[in-house]
Amino acid sequence: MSGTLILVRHGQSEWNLKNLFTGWRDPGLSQKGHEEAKEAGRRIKAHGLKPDIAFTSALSRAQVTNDHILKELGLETLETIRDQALNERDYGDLSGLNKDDARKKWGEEQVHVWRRSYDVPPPGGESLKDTGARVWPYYMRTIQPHVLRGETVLVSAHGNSLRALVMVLDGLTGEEIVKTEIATGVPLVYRLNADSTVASKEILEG
Ligand SMILES: O=C(O)[C@@H](CO)OP(=O)(O)O
Repeated sequence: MSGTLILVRHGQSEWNLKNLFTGWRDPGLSQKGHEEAKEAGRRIKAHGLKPDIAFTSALSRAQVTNDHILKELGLETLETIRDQALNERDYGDLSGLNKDDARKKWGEEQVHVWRRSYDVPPPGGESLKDTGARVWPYYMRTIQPHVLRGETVLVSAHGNSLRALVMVLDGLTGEEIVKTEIATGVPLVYRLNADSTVASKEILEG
């Protein structure tokens, strides 16, 4: 057995609440989102987990979630590496549009394909496959070595950048991962074997 990887999707954002496509836009957390992030920290603490290093994206909703978690753990000064490789999938021309308005304009089915197909990108944006093509190499090069050294690593990121990671860690197909929803503020705890395969996965729900 080697180390532990804790994945957390940021708490609800102002734009999740307003039902807007967000992608690389940078809204803050909603009041509920702040609470969810603190709760994620409390659950990590209750499980006796103590990160040695943290990673987050270049977007404030993930960074603030990371800050809340570290504060709950009493680890405010822990080294945190920010990188846009962990950003949400780029929603391109849909960014900032209301999801219901988009359905009225382009139809339910087309919008569903843009949101949840594996390899069809929204206009001017990234598919989940494109997102994985930047998230996975970053994980392999920069995050995984810490886990394999036996460290506990916290990653606060986004619905689709985490889907891209979970797909490979859980060995899911493109079809399976797009049906998998990652809840805001619910930590996913992976213990890795020394050969980097997954020894166990625990979802820290309620
Ligand atoms: O708007 C977004 O960037 C994402 C995540 O909130 O939405 P979706 O549920 O379509 O992946």
